[in-house]
Amino acid sequence: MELKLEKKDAADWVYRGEGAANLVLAYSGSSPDFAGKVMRIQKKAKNGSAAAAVHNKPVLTDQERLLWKEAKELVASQNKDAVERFFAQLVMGPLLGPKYVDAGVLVKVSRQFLEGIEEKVTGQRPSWRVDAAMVDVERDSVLIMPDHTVFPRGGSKGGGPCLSVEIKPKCGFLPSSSFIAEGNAVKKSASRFKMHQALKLHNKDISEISKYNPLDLFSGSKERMHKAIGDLFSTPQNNFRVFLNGSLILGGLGGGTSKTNTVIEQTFEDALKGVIQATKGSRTASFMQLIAETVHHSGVLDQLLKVQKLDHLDIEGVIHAYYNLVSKPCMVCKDLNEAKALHGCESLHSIPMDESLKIVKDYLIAAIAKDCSMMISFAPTDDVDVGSQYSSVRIPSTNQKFDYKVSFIDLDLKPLKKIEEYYELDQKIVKCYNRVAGGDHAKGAPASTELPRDAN
Ligand SMILES: O=P(O)(O)O[C@@H]1[C@@H](OP(=O)(O)O)[C@H](OP(=O)(O)O)[C@H](O)[C@H](OP(=O)(O)O)[C@H]1OP(=O)(O)O
Ligand SMILES: Nc1ncnc2c1ncn2[C@@H]1O[C@H](COP(=O)(O)OP(=O)(O)OP(=O)(O)O)[C@@H](O)[C@H]1O
Ligand SMILES: [Zn+2]
Repeated sequence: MELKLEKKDAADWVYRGEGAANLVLAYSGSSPDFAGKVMRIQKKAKNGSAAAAVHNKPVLTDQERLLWKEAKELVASQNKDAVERFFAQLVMGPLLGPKYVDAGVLVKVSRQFLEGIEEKVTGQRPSWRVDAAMVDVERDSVLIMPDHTVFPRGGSKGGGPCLSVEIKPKCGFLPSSSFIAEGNAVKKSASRFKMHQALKLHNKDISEISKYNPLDLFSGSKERMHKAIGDLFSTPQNNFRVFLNGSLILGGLGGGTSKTNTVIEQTFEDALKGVIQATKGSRTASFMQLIAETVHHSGVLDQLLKVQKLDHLDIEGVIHAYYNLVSKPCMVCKDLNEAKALHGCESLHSIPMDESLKIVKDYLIAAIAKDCSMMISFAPTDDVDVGSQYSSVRIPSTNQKFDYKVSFIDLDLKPLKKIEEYYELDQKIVKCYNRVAGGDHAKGAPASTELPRDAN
């Protein structure tokens, strides 16, 4: 008989976190079917068509069917959860490396189960997430996937501690497309993350600028990676979380968080007792070495960067191919003056449809690679343990050895219609950065008086 979760089963699932689009719960019951698994439930926006347009997952449009036609099971799927699952498995898995992607399985649920979950978790969710969206109780299935805060040990090693980090690295390169307008040239020298921070601060979405620089993390240099980990630790926002045996020990559950103060630092240091040996009295220092060493050793970010770089033309080029694809007049060229037209953008309107399709498809894949997260789970191990199926690293200063496993999460398909929003957000980010960081701010004007507060 097909498994279906009912109202009573909601008691076995505990809130683990959420993003803009999904709620994630960990299993706490005793069924072997779900041990070591999490459940990912799609949310629906509470109000306003704008939020719904952004966050509700797509029922594929005709153009989206064309874009993803090679993934046959994906375009044949009627249900959003199945679309997401096939997309992660068939499109993103081969690009990022199948061993890093587990798309999960679909399990049927009753409406009463979803209502039970909604009721149970509301009090634990960040209030701004509660205001924005709720469990979509209309769905009839959810995704069950491995819990990456649990190390998938077998045999005698079961039961030991599992340390796990989650990193949302964001975009790791500077664009160089010739379609970037002269007035936006700053994009070629300042990272998107840094510029977006200025807009987020201006809009009061964050309370301070992150120290983190994605270009350090993706640099391939161990020193710069180490610096990036230290900066993520100081200002985690929604880019860094640490779990010990499934419990959050650093970062914000369900969203971002403000900077790490000395109390948090001490609590974190204490939590690492019994898991990680200290370097000159500091377990946190050993921890940072461990993460930098592992990210470097795995090479996984090199692969992620390649996928991010499928965005060859930048949104300023892609937007024209998008209008070709949806057969609408180009809203950008409409506003271009002669100087900008000479820039070559209009040439993009005479390319064959196949080329427009490829440009847009690659851009959407890159957008997912710029927004996904990476989870690394660690289990302390020793030299006696030979022939492990997992890779291992040593902390340079203590020589302590850990098995590790890397996984990507949040590889959801981005809706085609989001391309117009990407263009608008890009313009907003550059405008804000040019004014606040480069212009008026440098001359001493208050940063917050120039731009109206806006959604990011
Ligand atoms: O546009 P960005 O770079 O701000 O990314 C959005 C993320 O914001 P961030 O800046 O990482 O805090 C945003 O994350 P938060 O909600 O801020 O945690 C989402 O990941 C959003 O994706 P989607 O709408 O759920 O498909 C992300 O939207 P996409 O642009 O990736 O579609
Ligand atoms: N397989 C997993 N194992 C452990 N924790 C997970 C797993 N998948 C998700 N999580 C936790 O749940 C949180 C939300 O998941 P996810 O990023 O998939 O949500 P989302 O709504 O799709 O995000 P976004 O805002 O980027 O669209 C993650 O930040 C992570 O902490
Ligand atoms: Zn155009």
